[in-house]
Amino acid sequence: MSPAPAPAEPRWSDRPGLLACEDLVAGYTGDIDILRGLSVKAWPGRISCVVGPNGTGKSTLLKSLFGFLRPSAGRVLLGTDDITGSPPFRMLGLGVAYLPQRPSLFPHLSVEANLKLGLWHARPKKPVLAERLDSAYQRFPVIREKRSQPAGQLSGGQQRQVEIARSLMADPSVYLIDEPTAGVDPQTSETIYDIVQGLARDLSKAVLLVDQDIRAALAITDYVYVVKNGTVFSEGERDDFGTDTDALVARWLYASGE
Ligand SMILES: Nc1ncnc2c1ncn2[C@@H]1O[C@H](COP(=O)(O)OP(=O)(O)OP(=O)(O)O)[C@@H](O)[C@H]1O
Repeated sequence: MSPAPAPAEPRWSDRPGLLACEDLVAGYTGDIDILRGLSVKAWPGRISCVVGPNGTGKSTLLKSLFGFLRPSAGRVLLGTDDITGSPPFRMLGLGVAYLPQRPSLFPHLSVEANLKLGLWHARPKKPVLAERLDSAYQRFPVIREKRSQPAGQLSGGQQRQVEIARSLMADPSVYLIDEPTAGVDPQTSETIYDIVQGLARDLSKAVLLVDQDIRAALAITDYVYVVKNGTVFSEGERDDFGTDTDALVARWLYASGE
């Protein structure tokens, strides 16, 4: 008798995410919903990417997940905990980091002072702080060189690296990343995508990435959500598309109505 076939691995979409939102509804004013029942997941060690036309609610999704906007319906789950509506200042303590589209450093403070702010909420002892700083400098050598300079004097790409290093100080388990290479030159973009990829592959972070640079983002993505009008228009594992980035781009264009 031939052995029974091994049970099929569950598809990622069927597995619980470390961070997930279900049927999220949110907006900036009471009368207009930007998110209209949106559900996405992020899994440890993997990158989920949200793509879609301009103004469709991608940044609004990240803001709602991080607590800047309170959803009017739906829920946000971290593991099995319902964290819907938790304010931003609690999110880092819960292990969720948010890298917004616009630079969020304090430009007049030194790079090192900015890094230390990544751990202020934990009131760390000096040796812990020193150890985290050292590991940030090992991961981002260019930052070590510039640690005494005002952060605002660094290039856009270097500032992005400081932001990521600052977030790593708290060792979060989930990353919400909004267009990490907006306004950055192509070579620096490549470095930043490598770093984002490293967050998932080397550090097992669950990454939810929002990106306009669809081809570059798809190159590092595991799972894709195409969003249109505040809801998921189509979704699928990146591998399902093989190397056919064009098929995904076509879906995105279709969602855009182009
Ligand atoms: N602070 C705000 N107050 C009111 N409306 C807003 C605010 N921020 C965004 N919006 C509106 O919400 C909608 C969705 O914006 P959002 O930034 O989430 O889109 P997006 O998909 O991230 O677009 P893009 O790719 O251009 O960044 C847009 O119509 C936008 O004008």
